[in-house]
Amino acid sequence: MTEDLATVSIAAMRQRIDEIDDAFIRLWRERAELSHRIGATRIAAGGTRLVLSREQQIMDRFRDGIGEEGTQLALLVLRAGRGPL
Ligand SMILES: O=C(O)C(=O)C[C@]1(C(=O)O)C=C[C@@H](O)C=C1
Repeated sequence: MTEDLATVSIAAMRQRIDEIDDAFIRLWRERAELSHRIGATRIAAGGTRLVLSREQQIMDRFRDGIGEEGTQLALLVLRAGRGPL
């Protein structure tokens, strides 16, 4: 591959990465908002802020889909919605 072709190819792949990152940021914000609303709804009904069994399911799904790093990502995703433990 020539240097010129490599430059064009990298630019195209970076464009797709930017699209993916934009989607990821949008989904992250949407998820955090939904999580916050669920928590507020449950607390208003007299429930708990956390549901640890549900959090375990989510961490398992991320680990199954991504591997060990998925667990770390799930913890960040959860914290973005419900806040720190
Ligand atoms: O699914 C719920 O019941 C939520 O409150 C949402 C959520 C989440 O962000 O996924 C947040 C806090 C709970 O401990 C479990 C899950």
